[in-house]
Amino acid sequence: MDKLVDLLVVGGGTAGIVGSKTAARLGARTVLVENERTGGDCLWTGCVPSKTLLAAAKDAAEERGITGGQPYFGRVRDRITAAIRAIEPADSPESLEAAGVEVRSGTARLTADGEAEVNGRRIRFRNALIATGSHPTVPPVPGLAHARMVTSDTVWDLTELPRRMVIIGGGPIACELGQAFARLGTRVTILARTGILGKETREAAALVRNALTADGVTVAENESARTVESTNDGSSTVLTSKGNRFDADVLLVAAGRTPRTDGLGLDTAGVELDDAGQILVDQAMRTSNKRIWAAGDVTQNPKFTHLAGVHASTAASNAILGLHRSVSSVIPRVTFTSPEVAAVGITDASAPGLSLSTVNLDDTDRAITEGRTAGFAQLVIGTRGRILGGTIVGPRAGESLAELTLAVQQGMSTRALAGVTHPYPTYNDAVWNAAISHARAGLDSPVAAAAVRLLSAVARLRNGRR
Ligand SMILES: Cc1cc2nc3c(=O)[nH]c(=O)nc-3n(C[C@H](O)[C@H](O)[C@H](O)COP(=O)(O)OP(=O)(O)OC[C@H]3O[C@@H](n4cnc5c(N)ncnc54)[C@H](O)[C@@H]3O)c2cc1C
Ligand SMILES: NC(=O)c1ccc[n+]([C@@H]2O[C@H](COP(=O)([O-])OP(=O)(O)OC[C@H]3O[C@@H](n4cnc5c(N)ncnc54)[C@H](O)[C@@H]3O)[C@@H](O)[C@H]2O)c1
Repeated sequence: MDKLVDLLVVGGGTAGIVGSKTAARLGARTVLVENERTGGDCLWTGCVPSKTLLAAAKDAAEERGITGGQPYFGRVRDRITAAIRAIEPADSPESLEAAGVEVRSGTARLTADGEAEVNGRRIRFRNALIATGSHPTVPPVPGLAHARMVTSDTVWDLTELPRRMVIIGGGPIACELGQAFARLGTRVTILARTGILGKETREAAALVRNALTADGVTVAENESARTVESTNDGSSTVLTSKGNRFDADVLLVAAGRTPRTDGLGLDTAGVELDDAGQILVDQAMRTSNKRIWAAGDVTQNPKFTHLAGVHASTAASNAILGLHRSVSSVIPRVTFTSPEVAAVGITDASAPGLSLSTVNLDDTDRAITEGRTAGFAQLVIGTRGRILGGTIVGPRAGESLAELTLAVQQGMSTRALAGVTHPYPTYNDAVWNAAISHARAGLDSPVAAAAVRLLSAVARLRNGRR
């Protein structure tokens, strides 16, 4: 008899790992199926290698400023491998088994209601969590398939620093990897069909554009690749929609993601997809099939590791406990360029009733003392001073975002945030001062001014009597 599991988890990336550990912790009989290696994109080809590359490139640029020497690319690669090795045990099959999850190697396919097949063996499940992630999208540019092309999956296999790199795409991957390679010494061109970092405010994108340009990156925006011509020596030339030609030894394609749903049997299971092929989930992370849940890059939600983990945890506990708890709609994001761009909630104040409060880093003492004043903290504020979101650009913007995220999630007002003592001098002062400045402006209103006058008069009267 095939065994019946409480939760079958398909995919062992962040979503699958967190979802299966959550279920096992609740005492559920949990099986996780992974067809490559547990850890997923974040560990092997995403966050961990890219953040290590950025750190190595920053160090290399600073070192070059002192010694004039070029970094040895082998050392950069070693540093990336070491970071992955240090983090990998937490995502390993052993750690999953220790948490009570049974790990199976293989490709899962849904075959009937409540049934799946893994390597020809049937598994019956009460609930399933689909967490198969996404892979890089390669746009159909004539000649691209024959060029020396890498994606975020394969760029880590480069054994030599490319002399010239053209990046197709203008999102976080293009900007982060573009800046890192430029700082290591590659001549980088970013070719973005629209503006770079299109999800961020224009002011934030402009600061990153300035930084990329200062690092020697050619940023070609509103321009896309028409064709790619390759030569026998392995180099290629990208011809663009504006008639420009950009030469490259390596092309890096960073043009978005495609969900991994092929061969999963989602049709059979009645799991609906959107037009982009992403699994549609509701606020409780349930799909159109009541016993199938999904989380992470394979869904229509934004593609971040933290979201994959939080959503998978909610999906697993809802599935196991029979709940329908919703996930939070407050989603922070950080692009780890220098300067970092961090944003949460509403970032555009053009709707009626919204206002902005902005403090630039050239008015922030910590930034002045460190000589790193390119950036700002900007709050979007609604009625009664409620903080609805904002953007932070600058050093450590990602750390400062945690406070702003908490304020948005808790529905805090600028007055409440202004009343929290902050240590001096920190980059968080920019967020704090933006809140103080808005709260203070509220005190200048005729009603508040009258109240202040009245209180002062009463205090004077009392003091006079003493
Ligand atoms: C270069 C880069 C940098 C990034 N940087 C950041 C960052 O700084 N911060 C951030 O929050 N996010 C970042 N991301 C995004 C982040 O990596 C993803 O959002 C996250 O890894 C998604 O996790 P997941 O579990 O949904 O999918 P994945 O990590 O892709 O895991 C899916 C797993 O499912 C397995 N699988 C697929 N199909 C099957 C099947 N049929 N049967 C069994 N197993 C299967 C796959 O082998 C894989 O292991 C970055 C991404 C990239 C590419
Ligand atoms: N720091 C982070 O959190 C981080 C870092 C890297 C990646 N990620 C995640 O990974 C996902 C994928 O990143 P991404 O940068 O590939 O995708 P993206 O979807 O964010 O950006 C893709 C960019 O490529 C452009 N583009 C698409 N087709 C093009 C073409 N043919 N020619 C030129 N430009 C083209 C788009 O206009 C867009 O600017 C993101 O959604 C992000 O959530 C997160």
